[in-house]
Amino acid sequence: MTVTQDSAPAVPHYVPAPETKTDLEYADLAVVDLSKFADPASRAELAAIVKEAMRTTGFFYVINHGVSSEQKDRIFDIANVPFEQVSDDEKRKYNGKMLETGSYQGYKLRQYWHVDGGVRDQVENYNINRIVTQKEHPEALRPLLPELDAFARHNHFNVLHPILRLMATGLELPEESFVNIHNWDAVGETYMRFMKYYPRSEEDEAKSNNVWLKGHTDFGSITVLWSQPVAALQILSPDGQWRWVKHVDNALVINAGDAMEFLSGGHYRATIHRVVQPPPDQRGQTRLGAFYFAIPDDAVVLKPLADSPVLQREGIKRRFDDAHAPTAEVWRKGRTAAYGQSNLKKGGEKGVEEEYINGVLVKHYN
Ligand SMILES: O=C(O)CCC(=O)C(=O)O
Ligand SMILES: [Fe+2]
Repeated sequence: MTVTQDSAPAVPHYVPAPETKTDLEYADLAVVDLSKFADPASRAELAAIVKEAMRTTGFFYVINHGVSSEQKDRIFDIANVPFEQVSDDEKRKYNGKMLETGSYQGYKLRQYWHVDGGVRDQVENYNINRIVTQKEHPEALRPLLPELDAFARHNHFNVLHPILRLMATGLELPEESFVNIHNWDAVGETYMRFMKYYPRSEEDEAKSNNVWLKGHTDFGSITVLWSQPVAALQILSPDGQWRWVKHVDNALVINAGDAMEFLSGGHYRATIHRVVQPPPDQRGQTRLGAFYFAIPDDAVVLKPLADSPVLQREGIKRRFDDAHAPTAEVWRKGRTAAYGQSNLKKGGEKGVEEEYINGVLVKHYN
């Protein structure tokens, strides 16, 4: 990243909980070493790894993405600012208007989402569009805008775009096929999120079966999660088991969302994941996250890229007719407004609830 820490404003240091020593059943996830991206032969190998991961677990790690461990620690210090350095009054002033606008910018304060059994969430989010000047921010964040801009650009150009190139190659499409619909300058909502989970009462834990964030698919194309030490994220494996995602220092945890599943004709799965109470040795502590949520440019119609020889050979899993395919804008607004607010109906499978967004079935898992 371009901003050096020498010139950066002082920010209190966030100390995360130490790594868990509990023996958990972890998901076995592939590792994509981005330092190998420049070499054409190794790049082809990476594309094969990504393709396999996307068709099985739907998650993989990225390492050697160009940010040092110290720079990563600074990102988490900054991630904590919107929660620790901003008063409740000011937080309310910058509250997001998800329900009214379908846009996810500003705070999502605690208790906004319904989880399960009448229990509401204990998670605060602060979301920032990649164009950091698009909206005003709380005072404490303003001196940090150059670093937030550098963080967004790093995610976009050094992480998202290389991954999208590997994913296009995996479908035997021209390498820029996905990059061309994830423009930095186009109208669209690709954004950063900082997210802080607070410990919950025993009563809430019991009523919601220790689920902190209901099982869901992300609605965009690619999610970049900056790995952090508090174990709580689980993914639903193809065999129907929930498995934990293991922390890898300074790695990124990558998964695909609905938009990528639609564009790839089902070849790249939007994997269901959830957040649960951490293991006993990490309880009673906060859990701070940093993310980059990529969504295709607003105008992109989310129908399968049928030029792909892979889709032609192996078929397309359709969620809707091409004629009814939503644009990225319609899809993200529909899902953003509904998330945690809509009245979910009991679905056919056990523990699954359902809703329709723009005529497309969306499932939520407890
Ligand atoms: O906190 C996490 O580890 C995952 C959060 C998540 O899945 C989301 O915000 O979509
Ligand atoms: Fe998610």
